Amino acid sequence: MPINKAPADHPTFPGQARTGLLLVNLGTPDGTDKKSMRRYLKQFLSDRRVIEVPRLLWWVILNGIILNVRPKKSGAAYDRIWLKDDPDGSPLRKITRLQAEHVARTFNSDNLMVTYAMRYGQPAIDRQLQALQDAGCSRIVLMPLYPQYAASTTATVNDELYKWALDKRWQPAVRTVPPWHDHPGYIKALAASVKAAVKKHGKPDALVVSFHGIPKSYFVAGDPYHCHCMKSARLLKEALKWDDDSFHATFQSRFGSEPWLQPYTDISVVDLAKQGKKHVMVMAPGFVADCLETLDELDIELHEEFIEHGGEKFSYIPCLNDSAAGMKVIEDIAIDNLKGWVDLKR
Ligand SMILES: C=CC1=C(C)c2cc3[nH]c(cc4nc(cc5[nH]c(cc1n2)c(C)c5CCC(=O)O)C(CCC(=O)O)=C4C)c(C)c3C=C
Ligand SMILES: [Fe+2]
Ligand SMILES: [Fe+2]
Repeated sequence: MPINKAPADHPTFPGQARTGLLLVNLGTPDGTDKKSMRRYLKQFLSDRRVIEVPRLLWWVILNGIILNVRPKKSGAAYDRIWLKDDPDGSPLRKITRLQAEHVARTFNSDNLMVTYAMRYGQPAIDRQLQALQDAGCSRIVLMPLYPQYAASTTATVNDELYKWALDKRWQPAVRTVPPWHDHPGYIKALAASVKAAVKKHGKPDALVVSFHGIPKSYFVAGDPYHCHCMKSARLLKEALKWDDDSFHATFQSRFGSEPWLQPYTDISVVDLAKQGKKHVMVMAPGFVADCLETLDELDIELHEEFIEHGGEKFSYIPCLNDSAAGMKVIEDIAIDNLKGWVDLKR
């Protein structure tokens, strides 16, 4: 048989060698009702990368306590930020979809397919990877939307790709995007968002730069997350040229009873109010898109706490989202990671 002719019973594959770019963020429930919340929290909190507690003990705590109490409480919080007349519902899902659509429009190449997924909930990573492969993508660039690496965020997204590829006879070539906590374009975009907020709301007595926390034990076990957050914060402070007194890096969203990374955002903001600071500005540079943890925990709950303790003005700086500056960051990082596979210019 001639060597360039496949046997007749050989399966055919799409001829075009395309590249798929998959943007992935954390996830979101399908709705705010108890059943959807329970399904989402069960998937999320069963992830061993998120909860590093011995399995049997965690199974009892999760099924015996958390999944009976948390869905109602978290559902009420999601209700406060849910986009009621919007098919996306979740702000995080909507913004992630808009980011992916923006990247696809900017690059507009037949050789590149761009889509998005959620690590927990829908659209699921495996389904989106399969869709990319079915459309002829023999190369995949996976972009977890986290500037700072943590095992509980970046690694668990990467795991999903490796798990999906595990039973594939013909695996795509894959690249996973490294963290961009010190990327000059990212720091520049954050600094510009602070300057725009100062222009709009006036210079605050303090800027609180709040990152999602992780348990302190994960950091002690070797997670680079804390170092990445501290470096982002230092570079931002240098770009802004603000002094120590008016710039505070903190950690939010603790969950459970063990110590998490400190200083805690809520305690720091209450302390600032007690010290007589009247105007605080809060931003969350670890979140590429606004979500429950920013729109509710910061802009609603933390805001109320600050006022209750004597503060007068609380200004929340939105995440970079799908703003022109935010899209430039995502697209510049995508271009770097697509090099040699699809060579693009903005
Ligand atoms: C032990 C639990 C958790 C770890 C570790 C954790 C790390 C972590 N999470 C984010 C980003 C997000 N978390 C979000 C929600 C959320 N996080 C936890 C717990 C842990 N997170 C819970 C239980 C929840 C659900 C909400 C709740 O019930 O309070 C979100 C918001 C999702 C949305 O739909 O809006 C994001 C984003 C990071 C970056 C991180 C570690 C670095
Ligand atoms: Fe979280
Ligand atoms: Fe929270």
